[in-house]
Amino acid sequence: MTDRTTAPPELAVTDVTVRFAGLTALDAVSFTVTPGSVHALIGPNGAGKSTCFNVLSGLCRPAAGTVRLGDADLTRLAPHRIAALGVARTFQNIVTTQGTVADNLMLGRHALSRSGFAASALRLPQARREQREHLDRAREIAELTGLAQHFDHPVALLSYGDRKRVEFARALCLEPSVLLLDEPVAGMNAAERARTVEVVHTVRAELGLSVVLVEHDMGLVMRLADEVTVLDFGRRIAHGTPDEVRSDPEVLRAYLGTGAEQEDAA
Ligand SMILES: Nc1ncnc2c1ncn2[C@@H]1O[C@H](COP(=O)(O)OP(=O)(O)OP(=O)(O)O)[C@@H](O)[C@H]1O
Repeated sequence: MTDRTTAPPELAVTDVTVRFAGLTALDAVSFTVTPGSVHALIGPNGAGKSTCFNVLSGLCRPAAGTVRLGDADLTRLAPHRIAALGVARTFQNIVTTQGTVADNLMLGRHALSRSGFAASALRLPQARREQREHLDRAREIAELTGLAQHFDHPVALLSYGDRKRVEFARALCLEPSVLLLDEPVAGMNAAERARTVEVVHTVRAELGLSVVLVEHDMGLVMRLADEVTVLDFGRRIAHGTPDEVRSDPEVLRAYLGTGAEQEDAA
């Protein structure tokens, strides 16, 4: 299990540039995620937020720039290597539709298994013990994310909000030091959104990890984030606390006044 007594390493994004044919989706973007903080990436549609997440999780290779987690250089590593180094992510759309909550969380534990395939298949004592430990930890994570009562239920029978939280819990099962949450409340009703905010607060306090968040719900960003980086047309146009960013003239211009309306609606 991950040692929770040490602070997570700093995630540093430096001068990252991504181009798609003639379009510069990210233009020398830099920001640093303070260990243990919640860092939001915001910006209007097409600003480059998803591209940035794809770089952080290894799905997109930048043309220039670096991504470092503590001493480790993550730039251009394959997604599974980045996950193994402690960066886990969720996706905007739910990918989980099969199996029970326990099955899905155990999939998240798979990458941490030390016993080989043969030992697991033969159910050797060491493999059985390891399996039990992983199941115990999966249950703890289900409790932390408010899914304990559904642990043995099929995911397909859960509400939309609970299924989104299964994705979240599965990412946590990797014992990450940095969790990337891609629009964690998209499509949720007000009660589900409030519950998700609560769960992010709990997880961060209990596990001490850093969270990077892409989210269109400005009310949620303002409630959750310690720091905010604002992108527009692939460039970083502002950075600071939620209060600093919400009054920044360039941010207001980029959102053409829609930021305030979205927050009121949240
Ligand atoms: N695979 C791709 N090929 C070509 N262009 C792409 C690709 N992925 C993204 N883009 C373009 O890069 C720019 C940034 O897109 P991105 O999806 O990162 O923005 P975003 O801020 O996440 O937007 P949204 O809030 O709408 O999800 C956009 O102009 C988009 O059309």
